[in-house]
Amino acid sequence: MSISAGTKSLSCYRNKSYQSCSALPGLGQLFRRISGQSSQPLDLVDSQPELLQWLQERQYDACKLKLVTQELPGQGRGLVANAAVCKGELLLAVPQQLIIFPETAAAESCLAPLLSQPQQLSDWSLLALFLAEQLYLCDRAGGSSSSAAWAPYIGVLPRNPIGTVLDWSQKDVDTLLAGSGLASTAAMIRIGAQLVWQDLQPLLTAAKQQGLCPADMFSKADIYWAIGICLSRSVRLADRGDQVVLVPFADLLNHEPSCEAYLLWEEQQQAVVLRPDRDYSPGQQVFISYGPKSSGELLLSYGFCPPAGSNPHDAARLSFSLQDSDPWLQAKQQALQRQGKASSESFALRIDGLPAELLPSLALCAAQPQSAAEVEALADELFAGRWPSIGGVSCEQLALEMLAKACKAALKGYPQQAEADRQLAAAGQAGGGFAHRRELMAAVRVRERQILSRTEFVAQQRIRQLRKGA
Ligand SMILES: C[S@@+](CC[C@H](N)C(=O)[O-])C[C@H]1O[C@@H](n2cnc3c(N)ncnc32)[C@H](O)[C@@H]1O
Repeated sequence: MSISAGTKSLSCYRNKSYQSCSALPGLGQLFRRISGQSSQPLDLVDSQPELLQWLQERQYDACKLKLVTQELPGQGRGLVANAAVCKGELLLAVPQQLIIFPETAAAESCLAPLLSQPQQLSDWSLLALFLAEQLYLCDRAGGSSSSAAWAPYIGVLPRNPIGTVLDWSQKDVDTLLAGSGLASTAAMIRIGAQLVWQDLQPLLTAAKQQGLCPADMFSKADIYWAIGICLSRSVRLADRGDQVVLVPFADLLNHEPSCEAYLLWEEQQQAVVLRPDRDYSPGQQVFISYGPKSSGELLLSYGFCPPAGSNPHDAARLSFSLQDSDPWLQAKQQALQRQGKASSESFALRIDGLPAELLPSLALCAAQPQSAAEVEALADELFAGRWPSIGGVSCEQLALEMLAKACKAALKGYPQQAEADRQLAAAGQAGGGFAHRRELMAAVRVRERQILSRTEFVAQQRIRQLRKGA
């Protein structure tokens, strides 16, 4: 059911959901670990002593930690080991009382009287409300930051611009993401932010009418700042019902694409913990993973892009939908629904493989069986990993032809020239704002083009084999 079916060198799975097409010479080198480590030990004086003091006041003995906060070139602050750290040890355990859960946010809000059923709002809305209120208390309430219980935490959060796609103008989005599959990711993030803002509107109006908060608290700019903070710093706790939380101090950890250490909830510790995936020496920056995100996704959600070639999760997104003109549209929609799939899907192609579901979905799109009953049977076969033939042509070939065509169209769809992007990506000079984003997006497009070209090449190779009856 894939590019690689029947071709030994292309057939092993890299992980459960991606199918390998690792034949491109030299690409393994792209995945060498980029440590980002300096050989020189760093100056280990903590750069955020107020934060440490506050953690201690909240019964968290941060002094016993083997981590200090440091300014790191191009990364803002990060956490650096000040003693030897062993893989797997309990390096960090941020206790419950320091974590901002959605229910903490609701209980501590000045709008608490209106939040008797906090589940009426999403986790993001509650956290955004909390952050915007704390920001107001810190920055606006007569300059007296002490009135905000969380002031030392709010004090270390970046102010605008944070760097996520929420800071971009619509013109920047349209210009920088034209032709890239990331345009739909950016649209989803921006729509998500709008939904949070809309979600909060009735509550904010009621709160102001009832005099629960000053009229200038919860401005749109502050709520959007808060959403940007959630986007770039919140943690989803899989072991606590997927709750989205803010974890002070732990949110100073930076991301490294090949890292496999995550912030996790540990029931036994009643804390969000970090167990590193490697040893660290004193002076080395300790990393976590923000998830298997492509460089483009990192740019949109976090405002940075890892160095070229260092991110094994780099991807080019392609979207496919069933055609309205397809005579079996309804039958295919139903068949996909039965398989738990939508009739319009976006897939992330990687340089080393395809999402396992991509080719069966494309085959179902492309195939023209004789009856609705055949459509259903075909979907069952395809999603069970088999390649039946329709009209003497293997469904694998149909899927690959569609894939190759889509890659070709995507490559042609970029308004920017490939060479201009390569030069811009290599320049690395822009200091910030639009110029910086333009360079980073050029680097992202360079990688997207590599992935699309390679996928098209491998697909064409396999199509030739299939046509020869291999
Ligand atoms: C969870 S915060 C980490 C702490 C942050 N560096 C700070 O100074 O507050 C996420 C932000 O850190 C920065 N960041 C994280 N990993 C990075 C990396 N590998 N390279 C550059 N910036 C990074 C980005 O600005 C991102 O939005």
